[in-house]
Amino acid sequence: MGVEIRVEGLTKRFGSQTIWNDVTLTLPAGEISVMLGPSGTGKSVFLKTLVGLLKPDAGSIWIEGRDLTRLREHDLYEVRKLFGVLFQDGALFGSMTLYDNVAFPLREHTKKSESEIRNIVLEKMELVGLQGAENKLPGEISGGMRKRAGLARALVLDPEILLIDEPDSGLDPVRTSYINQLFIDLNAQIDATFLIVTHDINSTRTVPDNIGLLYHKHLAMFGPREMLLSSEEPVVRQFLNAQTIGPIGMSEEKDADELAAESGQELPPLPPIPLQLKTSNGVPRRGERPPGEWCRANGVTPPPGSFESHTAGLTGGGAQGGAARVAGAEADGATAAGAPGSADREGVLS
Ligand SMILES: Nc1ncnc2c1ncn2[C@@H]1O[C@H](COP(=O)(O)OP(=O)(O)OP(=O)(O)O)[C@@H](O)[C@H]1O
Repeated sequence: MGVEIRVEGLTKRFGSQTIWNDVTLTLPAGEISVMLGPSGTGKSVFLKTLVGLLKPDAGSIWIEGRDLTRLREHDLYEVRKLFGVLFQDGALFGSMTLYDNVAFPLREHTKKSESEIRNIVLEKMELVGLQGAENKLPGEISGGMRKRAGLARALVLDPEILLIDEPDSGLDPVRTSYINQLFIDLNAQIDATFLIVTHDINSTRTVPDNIGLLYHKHLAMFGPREMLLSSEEPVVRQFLNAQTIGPIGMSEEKDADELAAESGQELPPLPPIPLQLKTSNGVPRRGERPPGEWCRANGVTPPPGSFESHTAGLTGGGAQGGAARVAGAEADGATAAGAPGSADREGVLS
């Protein structure tokens, strides 16, 4: 399960403003990919374009042999059923209980009976660790719970593709760890293709199979996690290591004076590539690869200390790494999903 998405030469403009130009990448079926980029580079616009909410100005989006950008409204509606989308704030209806929020797509898009709906809603709420919270209103629960309720709603139509916009925004590091673990466990269970937009470097270093970076109106790089984490390409290196030295400035690109002022400054060594987060129950995901496989296959020597721990390995430069054990703790008063009874999870905290 899970389908491949092939993006070819995608360009998006709003009036005279080009958001990104000529984006080409393939999201492999069933794998987890993360899209990074400085604020305003169009990551959310990219998600909305993939799901057909925005129309690109050029290029194609191929899913199961169909180009989404050329579909008529009716066919697009059908293809959209392949997608589950989790927006930043969970996008819940404030006046509805969590149960009714999660049931909403089923009542809108299917002819299922209320008892069938009930089974599905309770199953998905359990999957994200929200059992028992069915009657709560969104305003009565924490941000982390709202995100998980949004996730349950994104899952009710059994999506082949899950698009997730900044799941960690507003979450503390422990809850970010829980939601990261939830993604890994969910990916193993439902086998969907995941695309996550995030700013969180520690999550980016430990969760996905693939990483992409949007920068300066184009896709700077997209590929396997180890490829980007070992990359010496200045923009990728600066962004993935959260450093101030490099071509990216406060207002996206540094000017010539700013770059000249940096000349001669030595870049800190690349930090070790951490181990990728594993499923709670130890069963490998379909997209999982042995640590170091990409580096070996491509003749790349990973930075010293790579693959020795889950530590993100970042020191200084604005991001702190560190392995932390989250033992038997409860997030938002509910167990993390998909891992009933898993009292011993590892996560990376920032
Ligand atoms: N519907 C729209 N009409 C016009 N401009 C838009 C529209 N939606 C987004 N934009 C513009 O597109 C650019 C990219 O926005 P987007 O929200 O995708 O960035 P982002 O990379 O997700 O940012 P952040 O990391 O801060 O969330 C911004 O300049 C924004 O103002």
